[in-house]
Parts: sequence; C-alpha cells; structure tokens
Amino acid sequence: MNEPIVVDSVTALRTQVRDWRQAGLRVAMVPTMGALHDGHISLVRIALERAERCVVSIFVNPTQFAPTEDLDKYPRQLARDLDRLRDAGAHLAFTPGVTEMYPAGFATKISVGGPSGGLETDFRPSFFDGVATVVAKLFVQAAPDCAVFGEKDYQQLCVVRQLCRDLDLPVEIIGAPTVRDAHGLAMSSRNAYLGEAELEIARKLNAVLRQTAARLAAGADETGVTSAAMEALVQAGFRKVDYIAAREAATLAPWRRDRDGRLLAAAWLGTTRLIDNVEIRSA
Ligand SMILES: Nc1ncnc2c1ncn2[C@@H]1O[C@H](COP(=O)(O)OP(=O)(O)OP(=O)(O)O)[C@@H](O)[C@H]1O
Ligand SMILES: CC(C)(CO)[C@@H](O)C(=O)[O-]
Ligand code: BAL
Repeated sequence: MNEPIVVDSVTALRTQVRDWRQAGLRVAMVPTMGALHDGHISLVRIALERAERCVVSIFVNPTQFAPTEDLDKYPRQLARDLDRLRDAGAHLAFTPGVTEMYPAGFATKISVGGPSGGLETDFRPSFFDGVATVVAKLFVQAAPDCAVFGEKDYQQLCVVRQLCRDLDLPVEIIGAPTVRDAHGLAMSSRNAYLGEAELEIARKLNAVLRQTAARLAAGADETGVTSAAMEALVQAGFRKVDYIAAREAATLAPWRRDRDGRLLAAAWLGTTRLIDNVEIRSA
C-alpha cells in the first residue's frame, strides 16, 4: 500500500485535488475527527467504491464542542491514524491545525434548520452550527465529488444533506451503515473512555433500541415504549438518558406510522455520552 499524502494547508489540499480532478479522477471525502476505528475505515472503503481518490480529513473541530465538553481529552493519535489510512488505501490525509481552519478574525457561522431541530440540539445547542460550518469549509476547500458520513451520527447526516441542498454545494452525500462490535455496540472514538464494566453496560443501548423499534413497528404506543426504554437504560446502569425519540427517517419530523422511521437515542455512562439509532421497520 502507498503512504497517503499528508497535507495540513488548504492550498496544498486544493492543488492536489484540482490535479486529480483535471486528470479525470473522481474524488471522495471522508470528514473525521481522527482516533480512527473500523467505523471510519468502512467509510473509506465506501469512498473508494465511489471514487478513484479518497481524501480523509482529521480535525478535532473546536467550534462543535461546548466549553463544558471533552475537546481537551478527545483522543488524538495521528501516527496510528495514518497507518490505518495507508492500510485502507486512502490517498490523502488533510490534517489542518486550528488556525488554518479558523484564522484570527474568523467570524462566520452556518446555521442549518430542518433536521437540526431537537434531539442533539436540545442538549448540544451549538453543535450543528459548528458541524455545518466546518463541513461547509471542508467541502469548499477540497471540492470533492462526493462525501461519506456514518449513520451512527444520524441527525448529523440529515443536517449535512440539508446543508448541501440549501447552499447548492455540489457534493453527493453518501450515508454509510453503522459498524458495531460483536455485541451490537456502535464503534465510536468515545468508547475509548469506557472501562470493561462500562462497555458491558454500553452494549445494552443498541439492544434496548432494537427491542423498542420492534415494539413500535408492531403498533405499541410511542410515549409508553420510549419511556419504558429510558427507564430500562437507567436500570442497566446508564446515569442519564438525554432522549429516546422516534422520528421520520428522511426529515426527522415526528414519526408517522405510514413513513419510514428512525429511533434515536443519547445516554450518559458516567461522564461519557453515547449516541445510537436504529431503523423502525414499518409493518
Ligand atoms: N460505528 C460507526 N459506523 C459508521 N460510521 C461511523 C461510526 N462511528 C463514526 N462514524 C462516522 O465517522 C465520521 C467521523 O466521525 P467521528 O470522527 O466523530 O467519529 P466517532 O467515532 O463518531 O467519534 P465520537 O466518539 O466523537 O462520536 C462520521 O461521519 C461518523 O458518523
Ligand atoms: C463531521 C465532523 C468531522 C465535523 O467535524 C464530525 O462531526 C464527525 O466526526 O462526525
Ligand atoms: N461524531 C460526532 C462528533 C461529536 O460528537 O462531536
């Protein structure tokens, strides 16, 4: 496998991607915050099925973290990430510093409506402004033909689709299925914060969501089963459940039984916040 080209300036990124595109090569982008795991690598594989060149950005974006959140302790392991990207066949890693992305005087914020309402926003009010602003910047900087985002961050995927539609960003957004461990736990960089006992509890999140989605699909009352699911997670050892909510899969509007649904959740295990979601299959 070839080593990926590593660039940390927007100019070098632009020059390389422009050269590829001028040579007729299609370019896919995978935006990440690093600490790469098998979920990220699955996105690279999908990118390589859709394009001849794959650009992976690694940037722990400070504007999507609230002051109380885990920006400082978020795992950073660039050398290991680059090894994983080489093994996966990615062609370029974009690893900008904070001042490359946000030079002194930076003063713009992109606020997406529609699917950003509720769910994560109720608990991380500035989160999607930070995500939308950095994703828009990455798309303008790299000008990829397509970009791959994981369904693990389902609301984020919907927000990015809305962002591209509304701003006419010519980037095809590809959603990728959530990669899980053998017990159903969604892979996440934040799983590194969990000890063995907490990992055991964390695995209950997906089990409870699947069970609840099956009940909803079978006609159970939405308020009743989502409340019971929140209670079950607390009984299992979660400290606090931010939400478990059924939404329409395409728009994240309140779920209607005649539409494809998605059951989304966020819950705290000690000081670690986990999210997950599953499909609600209509009967
Ligand atoms: N288990 C997974 N399966 C598929 N895609 C994933 C998975 N985990 C993360 N991704 C996707 O990888 C991209 C980069 O995500 P990010 O770097 O924040 O990783 P993460 O593991 O989600 O980290 P965090 O712990 O911050 O949630 C996003 O599009 C995200 O949805
Ligand atoms: C899309 C993203 C790379 C923006 O910083 C981040 O939110 C993530 O890793 O999911
Ligand atoms: N994967 C989403 C990034 C975040 O939680 O900040």
